[in-house]
Amino acid sequence: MTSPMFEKIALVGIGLIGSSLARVIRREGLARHVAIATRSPTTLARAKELGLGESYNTDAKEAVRDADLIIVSVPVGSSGEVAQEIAPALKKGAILTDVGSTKASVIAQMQPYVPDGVHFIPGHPLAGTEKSGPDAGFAELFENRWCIFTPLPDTDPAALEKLSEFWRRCGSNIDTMDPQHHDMTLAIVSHLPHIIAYNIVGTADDLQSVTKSEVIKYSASGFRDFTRLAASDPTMWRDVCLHNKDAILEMLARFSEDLASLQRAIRWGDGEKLFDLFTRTRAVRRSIIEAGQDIDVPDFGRQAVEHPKGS
Ligand SMILES: NC(=O)C1=CN([C@@H]2O[C@H](COP(=O)(O)OP(=O)(O)OC[C@H]3O[C@@H](n4cnc5c(N)ncnc54)[C@H](O)[C@@H]3O)[C@@H](O)[C@H]2O)C=CC1
Ligand SMILES: O=C(O)C(=O)Cc1ccc(O)cc1
Repeated sequence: MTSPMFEKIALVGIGLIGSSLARVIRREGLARHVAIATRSPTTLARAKELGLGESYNTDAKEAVRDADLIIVSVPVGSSGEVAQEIAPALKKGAILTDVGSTKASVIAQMQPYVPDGVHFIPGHPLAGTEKSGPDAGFAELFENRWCIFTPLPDTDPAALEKLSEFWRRCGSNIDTMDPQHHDMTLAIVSHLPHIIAYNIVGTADDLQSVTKSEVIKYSASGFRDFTRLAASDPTMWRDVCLHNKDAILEMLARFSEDLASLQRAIRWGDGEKLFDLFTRTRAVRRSIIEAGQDIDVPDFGRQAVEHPKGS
């Protein structure tokens, strides 16, 4: 076996993303020691049962001691408190990264606590499912998916290259961009689809009191697709909404305008407008497929149960 990339990797947060990382690190032999930390003793005990690492701690400070790479995989609203907690124990020369779905807010929360000599490189793997918790992870999650870094102006190129190589070994393709651009882009391609799904399923659920069980009984595949997204973790998505507020509100404003225009076309029987829009959107789907980006959320880990709230 080739020598591991890192002596010790600390995973702070061991839910879907943290546990998928633990599994791929083990499969690829990327670290000699994986230290796992999570706040909830129940989740930590489960991670231990699953054998996801070499050491386990509810105290993140203990886990990150001597670690060469620290990956924070907690809901974005908890990034600041985690950074504050682990800061005193971070080793000089270590790489500190995260996987949060929003970037400007995570940087604002974490950067003030990062000690001199520690390389802080914010990151975001564009890979996930609607499941959460340590049972939901799987080693193949990151395969052929993008991992975006939003490096800070003074990021050490050698540290960035080392972290990029780590993610490539996890199966990902790498891109870099500035945090504001990341947040605006993700607002439209990821955050809005989830918000729209939460909204449509909520509306249907309200109607259900009128129509009894018809929403479930007759739910067609289009509606079912929305229910998958709307089953995503409430804590994680509450935090995404609160921490990418401006970009999401901007995209929602555009979305509402376009929806009003669609509503008008339906009201006034403007078939040409409807046909033109639907033709244009069909082409978008085709370009995604041609670009090889039509990866469905795989079935790995689908049997996993919903994760208890707050664990
Ligand atoms: N679920 C998804 O599809 C994706 C999620 N992300 C991002 O990854 C991060 C983690 O998400 P998931 O793994 O899906 O969530 P998850 O809910 O499965 O796991 C979160 C983990 O963080 C722990 N945790 C929460 N607060 C903590 C704290 N203060 N200190 C220590 N541990 C704490 C929980 O115990 C749990 O182990 C989030 O920031 C999310 O935005 C990024 C890409 C995809
Ligand atoms: O489940 C899905 O379809 C997703 O879109 C998963 C996802 C959720 C959040 C992210 O920041 C990245 C990927």
